[in-house]
This record gives sequence, C-alpha cells and structure tokens, in this order.
Amino acid sequence: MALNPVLGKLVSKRVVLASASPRRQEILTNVGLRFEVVPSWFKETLEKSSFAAPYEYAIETAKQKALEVANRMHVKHLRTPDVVIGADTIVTVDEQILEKPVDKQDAYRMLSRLSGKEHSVFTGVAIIHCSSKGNQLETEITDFYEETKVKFSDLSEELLWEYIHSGEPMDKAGGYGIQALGGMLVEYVHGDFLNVVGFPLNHFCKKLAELYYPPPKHTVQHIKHDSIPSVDTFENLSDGESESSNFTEHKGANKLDSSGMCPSRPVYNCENTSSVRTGFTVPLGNQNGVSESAAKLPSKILDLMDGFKASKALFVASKLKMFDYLKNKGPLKAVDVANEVGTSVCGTERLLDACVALGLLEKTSQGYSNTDSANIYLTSDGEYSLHGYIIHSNDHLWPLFTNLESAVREGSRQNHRAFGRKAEDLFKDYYHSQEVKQRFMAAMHSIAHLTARDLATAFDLSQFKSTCDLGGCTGALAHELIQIYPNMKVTVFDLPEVIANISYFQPSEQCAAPVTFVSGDFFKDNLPEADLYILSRVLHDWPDEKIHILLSKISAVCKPGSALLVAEIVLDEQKTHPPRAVLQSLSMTEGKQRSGSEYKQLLEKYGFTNTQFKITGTLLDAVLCFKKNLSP
Ligand SMILES: O=c1[nH]cc([C@@H]2O[C@H](COP(=O)(O)OP(=O)(O)OP(=O)(O)O)[C@@H](O)[C@H]2O)c(=O)[nH]1
Repeated sequence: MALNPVLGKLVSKRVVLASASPRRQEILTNVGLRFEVVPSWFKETLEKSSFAAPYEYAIETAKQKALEVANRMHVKHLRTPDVVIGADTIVTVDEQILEKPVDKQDAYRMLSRLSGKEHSVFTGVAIIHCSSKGNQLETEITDFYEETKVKFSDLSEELLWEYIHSGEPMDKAGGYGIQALGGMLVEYVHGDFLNVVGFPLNHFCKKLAELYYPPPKHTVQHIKHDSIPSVDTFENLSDGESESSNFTEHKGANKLDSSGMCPSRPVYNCENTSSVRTGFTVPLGNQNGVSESAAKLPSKILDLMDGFKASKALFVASKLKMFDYLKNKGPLKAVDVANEVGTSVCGTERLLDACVALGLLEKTSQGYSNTDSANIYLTSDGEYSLHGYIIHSNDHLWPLFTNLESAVREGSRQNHRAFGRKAEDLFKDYYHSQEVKQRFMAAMHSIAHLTARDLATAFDLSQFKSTCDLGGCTGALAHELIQIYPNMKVTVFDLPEVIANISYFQPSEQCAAPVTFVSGDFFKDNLPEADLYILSRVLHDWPDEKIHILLSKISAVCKPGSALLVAEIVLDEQKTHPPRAVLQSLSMTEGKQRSGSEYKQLLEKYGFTNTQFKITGTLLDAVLCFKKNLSP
C-alpha cells in the first residue's frame, strides 16, 4: 500500500479538523484519516487589501482558523490536540476575492462575474502541530496553498437564478459547488479538482511526506520534489530522523504564477442545450399561415399540473401492493397482476402503464417488472422501504391537501373536513386504532430509516457516551447510531403506545449494544439522562407553547457541554426553499418550518450555543448545538 504510510503517521495522533465544511470532512474521511471535527470560530474578516496576493489571505485565514481551535481546545477544554488542520477556500476573478455569498443577490453578483471567464480557486491550508509545555500551548505551523483554474461557460439569467434557487451556492466559495449542480457550469478545470471542492488532498499528502519523511541529503535526488513518496521510499528513509519535530514553516512556498484571466467566448448557453430542461419550442402557424417557432411549452408548469395524478398513481399502486407482487413474481402480465390484487384488468393495465411512464416499472414482452428503485423503496419489505410513508401520504395527507383551499381561506387545519374529526381527536386516534397506529409508525419508520445514516454521520458524535432520541419511535436512528458509534448507549424515549408496538420494526440482526426503549411523554415526564439529546422531525410539528415546554425541559437536564441534535429540513433565509419543506407546511397550522437563523435563535433562547448546521440537501438537515458552559 503505497498510499497509507503518509496518513498512517497521523494514526496515533489526536488530529482535529478545524472546519465545519462537510466537504473537507468527507475528503479526509474518504482516505481513512481519523480526526475530530471542531469547527473554528475565527471570523473570516482579515483585511484583504493588506495581503500582497490572494493566496496569502487564504493561508492566513486557514492559519487563524486552526490556531483559534488549538487555543480553545487547550485553554477551555483542557485537551491539547496533536495536530490541527485548518483550510480556507477563496475564488479570485478580476483581482477580486470572492468568499461565500451572504445572500442570493450576492450569489448572483458572484456567479454573473464568473460567467464565461476563467477564474482561480485558492485553498490555503495550515497544519499546526501542538504541544503543551507547562500550561503554555506551543505550536509549529506548516502552511501551503494550491491554485486551480476553472472556466465557466456563459450562464444565462434563467440558469443563474435556477441554480441560485437550488440553495447550493450559499455555503460555497465563489457561490458554486463544482462537485454537484455547479459542475454543470464548468467548461474546464486546470489543476487539482479537490482543491476547488475545498481541500487539496494531493498537496496535503506531499506536505505530510515532507514533514514526516524529510529526505536525508544523500537521497534528495531520488525523490521528485512534487511526488508523494511510495512505500519503497519510506522504507529507505529513517523514521527516527523524521520523527523529530523539525517542522519548518513553508510560508507561501509557491508563487502565484499569473493572474491568467482571459476573456471568454460565449460557448454554452442553457437555452440552446438540449440536456438542460428549459422547455422546447413547437412550430406554430402565424396569421400569415407561415409556421414560426414561438411559444415555449412551460414544461415545469405542465409537470406541476400533472403532479397530483402521478402521486396518486404511485399511492394506489403501493396501496394495492403491486410492487410487492412484481418483486416476488415478476415479470407479470396485467391480467396476472389484476388476479393477484383482485382488481379489474383494464384498470390495472392503465395503472401499470402509468407506472412505466413514471419510471417506476419496466415493460417488456414478458410483462411488467419493478425497476431497481421500486424494489428498494416501493416494496413493503424493501431495504429502504418508503411504503409506510406512501400509505400515510395517501390516507392522511391526501385528504388534507384536498382541502387546501379551505385551509388557505380559513387559516386552520382541515382535519374536521378531511376526517370528520378535530385534529386533537385524530391525533389520539393514532394511538387508539391499531391499524392507524401501525400505519403512522410505519410512515415515521420509513423516513427515519432512510435518513438515519446521514443524520448519524452529519457530525462526529463519538464524544457522546449516552444519547437519548426523544420521540425516536421505532429506534431506526438509534440502531444506526450504535452501528456507527459502538460505545454509545442509546435510549429511545417515546409514548407508551408507541413503545408497545416497536417489535415489528426491530432489525433482525441485533447490534452489540441493544437500544434501550423507555416510555413516557416528553412534555410531562422526566427525561432519561444523556450527553446528547436528539429531536428528529419533532420541532416543526408543535406550536410555540409546546416547544417552550420541551426545550425548557431538555435545557434543564442538559449539563454544560452536553448537546442537542435537531433534525429538520432547514429553510433558506427567505423561507422559500427547499420546496419539500415549504409544501409540507401547507398542511400544518400549529407547527412551522424554520430557517437556519430561526433555529439558531430558538436554541440560543434555551441556552444552546455553538450551533452548527449540516445542510444535507436530502430529506433532513442536521443542527447540532451545545449547552452553554456556566460562566466562571
Ligand atoms: O466547488 C466548490 N467550491 C467551494 C466549496 C466549499 O466552499 C467552502 C469555502 O468556505 P471556507 O473555506 O470559508 O470554509 P467553510 O465551509 O466556511 O468551513 P470552515 O469551518 O473551514 O471555515 C468550503 O466548505 C468548500 O468545501 C464547495 O463545496 N465546492
């Protein structure tokens, strides 16, 4: 293994990544580095004009980020790390430094500036080796930077705004994420791709190699300056020599080669690109009988007009368990499915064809069969089955949405219209009718199981010895936590009616440490003791008075340094994205969805600080905050 030895040098050290960037965490995790994440509190406010070159600014910011964490850990937490890594990514164009956009207008300004041009992405990295002499923190700093050139195509206004509304630009230098949707804007990349994403892994490994394996003089000529030494090279080098702390400062080791901004040619415009959906043109006869390419079909609007039909087709096929039959017995002809399910042949054929059109099924001369996604997500026993949530959507949400107009007119829940009962009675029903109870739990379990891994790994939670998932229902997240953190004791706290029905949802293979289920009402009863509390998909459901009761109770039992992990969809600051959250709130009147700053404010009110966000872009985002230390 030629790759491991460099990073292997860090195995026995307490390594801290002083960054909240999920991309940096991912890049380093992917290569097997073990580290704690302690995001830096250093504000990126250094005076840019005081630096001769942009990379100097990025390096200095990276250094300050890492130093802040090293100092904080040493002084406040009395834990001196061995190595702290800090990084800062910036974009430069027209001699201007662009960081993360502060709002959508700012993102627009940045992206329109980058449109059609080549720009540079610099990531400054600081590697700080720490030691404690007496009470003093001693540091040895190594830093470097990497430059990558990126050229954007010409971006149309429509594309720019669509991209901005996706929410992707907001936490990214220069307002784009090359690793995701932003990749569509890029014509070419010259240099290290990962440097653009936020961490120049290759250069980092070379630096580690320089630090831990400084070449003895006689071998210098055998090691290419810009190569990561291979195993052979390592074996030829003496560890004893390299182990000494002869870390040198490599300040601004490379020079900015040129500004290299060349004017661009219009090459790529989404309006003309068939791979990007903007609608298509149809020839229309004009008044003179001459056909002209005129009206663009508004494909988005047409899709929305049909959306409810597609949803209902999915719901009905799920309710009739067609995906289950096809998984077990497919491919099947429509008549066979109809016989299995007990439905009409003509109706079944239409529904199956609709599912093919929607990409849920495949149709061949042998009959209909499930797509891979249908097997995984739509069958009731699929690995990540959404069946429970789909049935909940059909039986519960659909009737509520049917009464949306009345909800908007009256500003109130429509349970009485949809179900002939008030909301509270209905909620009680969930726990009185066995069928409704199972349906509701299956729905919650579907989403919890699907999102569990993302949530459990959104932050490094290994510091917490005990966790309590409040309203954790079937324990889907709890089981995942134990898989990932085998030393963690996890308790699920939920209503007695829920706990009584969890057995069906337990994994067949038990983890090393079983999840503990405790029944109680989190608004009334004492909460189990824990270092970390979790509220997943709870806060959005309740009115402010209830949230006040719940957060006051959690705050009261949390010791300083304990934490609360909230899993919700976090709205952007305009509160219009992502659409899933905004649409979900149409059926609520008591609870509400919140933006990042609203969550931060709410949590601070109950003594939780250092709020960190992980916007996953999937079903749930994660917010981690810590109970404030008592003032000395
Ligand atoms: O193509 C991409 N370009 C940039 C990014 C991400 O952008 C940010 C850059 O911001 P910064 O260096 O200040 O880092 P933060 O996220 O604020 O975290 P710190 O706690 O380290 O300050 C960075 O996250 C890149 O990953 C991208 O994702 N794609």
